Amino acid sequence: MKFKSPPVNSLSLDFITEFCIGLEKLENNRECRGVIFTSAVPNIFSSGLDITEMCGKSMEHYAEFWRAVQEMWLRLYGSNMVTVAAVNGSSPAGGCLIALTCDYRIMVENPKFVIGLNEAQLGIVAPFWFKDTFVNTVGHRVAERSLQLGSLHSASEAHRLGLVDELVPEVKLQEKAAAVMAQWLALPDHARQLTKSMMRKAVLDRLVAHREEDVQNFVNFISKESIQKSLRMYMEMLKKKKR
Ligand SMILES: CCCCCC/C=C\CC(=O)SCCNC(=O)CCNC(=O)[C@H](O)C(C)(C)COP(=O)(O)OP(=O)(O)OC[C@H]1O[C@@H](n2cnc3c(N)ncnc32)[C@H](O)[C@@H]1OP(=O)(O)O
Repeated sequence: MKFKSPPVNSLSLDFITEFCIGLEKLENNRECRGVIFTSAVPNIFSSGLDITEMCGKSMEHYAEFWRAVQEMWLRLYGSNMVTVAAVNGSSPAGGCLIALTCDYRIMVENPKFVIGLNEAQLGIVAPFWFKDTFVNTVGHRVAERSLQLGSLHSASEAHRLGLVDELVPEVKLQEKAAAVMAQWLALPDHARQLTKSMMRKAVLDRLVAHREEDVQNFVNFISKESIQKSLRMYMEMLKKKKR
């Protein structure tokens, strides 16, 4: 699945809806046993949640958007397929979550590319299921420090921390992703799928059990004037950076 929503593959409501429909089709196709996620936009895997979906909109819109974000994560983290992220560009916040939610992450070894859960830098707080996914990948200490500081890690640092599993030159990315996929698909599906489910069930169940509470928490938090102001300032900063 190739993300192609220029300029930065931000995760808008439309993007997320299309992602979920595409994933469901693949999940229901008995001939499809694995998916490689990558980007068709140069230098960007995904810039994370579309900030304009969280700024200046109604409470109803925030709730609809957040349910879609939850749905995307539930489907991808709970997928029976082998999922490989071929990270060919920067991947902050929600973009990093997509990579973390996969079974394996390969990143292009470009010193300009960054990845991480930088929510704290925007004055917002990554929800518990982002945190759980991060902890399950890199361990508690690395996740705690990285989340509190809202760190965006270079590709080599992300590799050292275990946030990505492998680094490759850009020209080798697709070949490497296909080789990893072949290795994972060589196992009997039922054994791999049951093991995956056993490893992820507690974290998935936790969101399912608290889904509406999590929506309300997001809506209350994001609609606070102080948070809206932080997000507006952040968008302004992104636009000024270009001038
Ligand atoms: C209980 C509360 C829970 C809240 C939980 C929230 C959870 C997750 C939060 C998120 O995912 S928030 C998104 C965080 N993302 C970022 O911080 C990344 C911001 N973007 C960048 O750093 C850079 O854009 C980039 C991705 C490194 C690319 O840099 P580049 O120089 O190539 O491009 P830009 O000129 O900066 O951007 C082009 C264009 O896109 C707009 N844009 C960038 N990112 C976003 C975004 N995430 N949402 C919406 N729009 C975005 C940027 O403003 C530019 O717009 P124009 O100026 O061209 O109009």
